[in-house]
Amino acid sequence: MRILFVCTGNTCRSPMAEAMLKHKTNHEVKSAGMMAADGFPASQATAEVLQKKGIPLKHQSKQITTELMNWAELILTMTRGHRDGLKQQFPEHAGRIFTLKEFTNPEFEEAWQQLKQAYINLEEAKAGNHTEKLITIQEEIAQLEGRISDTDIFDPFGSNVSVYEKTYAELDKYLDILVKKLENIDR
Ligand SMILES: N[C@@H](Cc1ccc(OP(=O)(O)O)cc1)C(=O)O
Repeated sequence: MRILFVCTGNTCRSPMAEAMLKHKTNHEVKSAGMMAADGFPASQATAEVLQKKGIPLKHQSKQITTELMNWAELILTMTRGHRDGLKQQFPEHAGRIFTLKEFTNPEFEEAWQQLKQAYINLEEAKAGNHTEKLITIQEEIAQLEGRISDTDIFDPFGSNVSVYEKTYAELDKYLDILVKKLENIDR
């Protein structure tokens, strides 16, 4: 499958995800940034973390283009912000754009839908002066917000290598799930 990873600057997270997935599988993988400058190498810390793990990295940053979007069969973003921005910019590709975490873990999206509904319920309870109901809904909202607080891959930009290592570990977890999911789709 042709997979495109998208982050902000295309120097930290998406190049890391690209190198890691290429190392794990034979899928065709590329990466790009929503606000990237063209032609820069991956950040020093990204290179360092990948080198430690023995993962080859050959990278030049690039801005997202229509051509790349047309090339990709699956577009996986690092955050919900990237996803929503891409969907706005390329509505014709909306059905193929997901955050990495939501694509590998549908529970996140489910919780978002439930949260949206809970806020509607909250407004209704407020309008109807249903105090008891209000408390129950507020508790539900707190619980759902806890579940979705973790939907983005953390941006390590400007941090030290140990933070990049955490990003690596997070990516590694979700890329392993992605690999399994793609095996099932390919079959
Ligand atoms: N903020 C950076 C842009 C940037 C942001 C995030 C970033 O990380 P990533 O490549 O993971 O999006 C890289 C670069 C700038 O000052 O130009």
